[in-house]
Amino acid sequence: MALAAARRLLLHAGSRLGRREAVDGARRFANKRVLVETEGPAGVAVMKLRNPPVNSLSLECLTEFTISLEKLENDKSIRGVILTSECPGIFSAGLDLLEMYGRNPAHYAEYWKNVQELWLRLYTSNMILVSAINGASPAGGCLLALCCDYRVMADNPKYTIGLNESLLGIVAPFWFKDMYVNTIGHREAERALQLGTLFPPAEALKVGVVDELVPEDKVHSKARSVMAKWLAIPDHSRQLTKNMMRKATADNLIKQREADIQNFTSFISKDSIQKSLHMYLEKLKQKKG
Ligand SMILES: CC/C=C\CC/C=C/CC(=O)SCCNC(=O)CCNC(=O)[C@H](O)C(C)(C)COP(=O)(O)OP(=O)(O)OC[C@H]1O[C@@H](n2cnc3c(N)ncnc32)[C@H](O)[C@@H]1OP(=O)(O)O
Repeated sequence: MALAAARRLLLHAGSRLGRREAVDGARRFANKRVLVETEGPAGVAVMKLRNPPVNSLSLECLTEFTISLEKLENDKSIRGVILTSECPGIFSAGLDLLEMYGRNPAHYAEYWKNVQELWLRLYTSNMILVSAINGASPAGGCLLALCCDYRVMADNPKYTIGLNESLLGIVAPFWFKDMYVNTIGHREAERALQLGTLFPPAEALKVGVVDELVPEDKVHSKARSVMAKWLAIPDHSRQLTKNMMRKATADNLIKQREADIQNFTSFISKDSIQKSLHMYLEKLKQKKG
């Protein structure tokens, strides 16, 4: 209930801000954790995640992200979105572990519903989505990138990308897996999911997790030039083609959303899984020394 009210407020506040800043030509609207800048005639918006320190996808962040996408989707002048991060060195650390640890089943269910919602909206978007991956991108961070039509990644060996859930003692849900298989093929996905592989850029390119590597300072300009190429295709044929390619994967979740929420809730509530998450969080803390 509280979240629905927050959502209404955000939509309203966002549209007021959007109107005010349209006076300058380039429009922008911002929530606390997501900044969206649209740049006039080209019909392209740049969406920046800014949930420091690591752009973890907290419930608030997911909600703001979903609302921002919804607004762009409803703005017929926007044809493409570049998804990137404002946090230095991090694209997104994925789902917020603190939303999945030490909470109650109702919270897990609410959180997962919102994860599903963002995924469905991103994966089935009619807009052209290009990710400018300017930092580490584990698990849910990789998921965001995989939803895009094209992935440009900074060629910095410190950054890795992949679905590493098994390293946390958890299991990637079937729809994460489906999208991985669609992107890199069954054999590679099978191996990478079991090992929880986080690919450095060169390997990510080789296996097909990303489409292109560029020097870090060129990620944004490359994403723009990729976008220009995709914008040259008529929307209706591109959209129908995208829908044809993605519908079965999206429908697979749509038809069992409630069961997937229940499955997540009971899995994540298990003592053994909570213990694994606790150990992983401790490991993250200790890393700092
Ligand atoms: C049936 C289905 C069941 C379950 C499916 C559930 C699916 C889950 C998918 C996910 O997305 S799970 C999340 C997976 N994410 C990760 O494994 C990433 C973990 N983080 C890192 O590896 C690193 O933090 C980083 C490479 C992203 C960044 O490294 P660095 O710049 O060195 O920062 P720190 O490690 O010092 O982290 C700063 C701060 O942030 C906290 N943090 C990091 N990641 C998360 C996260 N995903 N959620 C919440 N918080 C996170 C970290 O603990 C530090 O907190 P402090 O309080 O110690 O400052």
